[in-house]
Amino acid sequence: MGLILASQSPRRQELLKKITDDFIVVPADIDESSLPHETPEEYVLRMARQKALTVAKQHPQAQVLGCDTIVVDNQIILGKPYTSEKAYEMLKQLSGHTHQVYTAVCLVMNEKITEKLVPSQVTFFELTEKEITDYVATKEPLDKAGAYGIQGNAALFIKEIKGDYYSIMGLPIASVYRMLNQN
Ligand SMILES: Cc1cn([C@H]2C[C@H](O)[C@@H](COP(=O)(O)OP(=O)(O)OP(=O)(O)O)O2)c(=O)[nH]c1=O
Repeated sequence: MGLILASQSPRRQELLKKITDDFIVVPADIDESSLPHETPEEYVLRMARQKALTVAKQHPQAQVLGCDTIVVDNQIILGKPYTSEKAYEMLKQLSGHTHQVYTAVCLVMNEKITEKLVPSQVTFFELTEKEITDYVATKEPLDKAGAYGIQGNAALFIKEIKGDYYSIMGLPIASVYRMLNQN
């Protein structure tokens, strides 16, 4: 009865290794569109749950961990930018502001669901045009919520964080460690 990480994110795989090496990776392909009237908190929890449940259906004997990370600025969800133009826009929006990062984790085992939302607050310094365009050119923003990676070159943009650094990176390891040990 092993542990499955329902995530294609190499960062989550690395972080989970801080807890255990004894897991396999089975990414979940789900519909990530948000529902009308859904709050960002509800959305991120639903995404993590959906990923865990999708993989749990294929592996009913396993313990499955699903995760989702979003950046929220002024109640607006910033997902992955996918294009350089969108990445530029997001970073311009985050410059000089404080935003929220929500990571939800969901553990499914024997149809029992345990979930947790870990919110953090991140404040960016005012960014210059050149800082934004140079960072976008690295392509680092493309696959990351809010178009930045705190663990990468965007470390230089961050004035302050309140919350859990690892949650901002995509996996709140202390919370996950506790969830795994409760079961
Ligand atoms: C804000 C921020 C996000 N991210 C990443 C974490 C997530 O991988 C990504 C958000 O996308 P997610 O949809 O949460 O995850 P994913 O598509 O990478 O992987 P999967 O759905 O299979 O689990 O943004 C960072 O790496 N650093 C950061 O500072």
